[in-house]
Amino acid sequence: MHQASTRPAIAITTGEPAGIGPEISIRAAWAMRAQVNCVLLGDAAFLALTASLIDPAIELAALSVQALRNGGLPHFGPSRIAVIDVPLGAHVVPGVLDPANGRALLATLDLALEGARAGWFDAIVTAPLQKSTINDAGVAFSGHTEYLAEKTGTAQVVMMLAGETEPGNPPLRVALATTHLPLKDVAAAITREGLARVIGIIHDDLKTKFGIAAPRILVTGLNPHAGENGYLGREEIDTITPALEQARANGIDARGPYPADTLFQHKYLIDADCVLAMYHDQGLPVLKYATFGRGVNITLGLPLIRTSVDHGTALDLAAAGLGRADCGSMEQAIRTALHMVDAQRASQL
Ligand SMILES: NC(=O)c1ccc[n+]([C@@H]2O[C@H](COP(=O)([O-])OP(=O)(O)OC[C@H]3O[C@@H](n4cnc5c(N)ncnc54)[C@H](O)[C@@H]3O)[C@@H](O)[C@H]2O)c1
Ligand SMILES: N[C@H](C(=O)O)[C@H](O)COP(=O)(O)O
Repeated sequence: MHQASTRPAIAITTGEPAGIGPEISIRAAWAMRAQVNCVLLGDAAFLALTASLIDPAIELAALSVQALRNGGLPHFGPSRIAVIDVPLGAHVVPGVLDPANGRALLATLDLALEGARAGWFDAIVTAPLQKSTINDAGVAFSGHTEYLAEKTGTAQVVMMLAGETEPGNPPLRVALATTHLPLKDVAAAITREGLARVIGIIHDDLKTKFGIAAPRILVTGLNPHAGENGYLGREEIDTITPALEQARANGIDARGPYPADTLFQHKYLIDADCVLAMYHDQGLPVLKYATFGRGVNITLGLPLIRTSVDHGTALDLAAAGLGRADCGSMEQAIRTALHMVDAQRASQL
């Protein structure tokens, strides 16, 4: 555990204000304040109101962006969590989306990136956004993953979710070859070179950000039964197998392609550090079924550490009032970011 004086600083973007993001951000930051300097990015008045309704004992400290730009992140003790005001455009009605707030939500991400680059923050943790609301606000947005890649000028990133199937079990990690795109576009998006790059990023980040010396990666096919020798699709033969050969030639322990429907068995997973699935709904339903509430979403390949929760905005819970949302995934996202900070520092020694 980190001592109070050496606690890493983590920026938490508090997410869609009509959803559960602000509540789980405050609860998790408050619960973990002894281990981590959490800085919440969002509308300060709205966060203060939410915090007072959760628990009047919660203490927030206001930080100004200008002060950070002038002098970096000031030291503040474990009795408070910090807030940087990023004002919303419109009044918040829990459970009701308002595109007038869309651009302010992106501004929290931009500020988190600025702070990570400037060294104010050791990592970024993001609460959920409603992707459609950002688009309704007039900004094309398919997810944090793609947004952070674009804003950091990173050509290729990888979405990976991880979680303990039972508390205390080793984590199941599932990475995706493609992220948020229509299913009809998936096959064309998977290329030999691209897939080899994805495998390389998983390998490198598991080493440097997770401390795994020789990562073992199991790769699924795209088609039913991994293409059934070409009778149910040729992507395994034409694309996935050559990409695996390329990765292995680079010294990476990557195996497959395996049929996705039977790969998720203990006897295979026990020998794996990560499963690489070809698309979102091939890999994530398995992971979320097995770990929902304990899972974490991690963006690999970025020049910074970013984690997030394994769930969305849960507008239904927000509309019903505070106290319904489970903040386990948010706490785990913060914990994972802390582990990654430590592992990355150790790999740089
Ligand atoms: N990290 C992110 O920004 C992120 C992640 C996933 C989904 N989303 C977005 O969230 C929006 C809503 O997505 P959805 O409805 O498919 O999924 P959702 O996760 O918001 O809700 C699915 C179900 O899970 C429940 N649930 C979610 N989080 C919970 C929690 N912390 N505690 C208890 N129950 C919880 C909800 O009540 C609902 O029944 C979409 O716009 C989606 O793109 C964002
Ligand atoms: N694909 C993620 C999930 O299902 O949990 C989620 O949509 C969040 O993605 P971003 O982190 O890219 O916003």
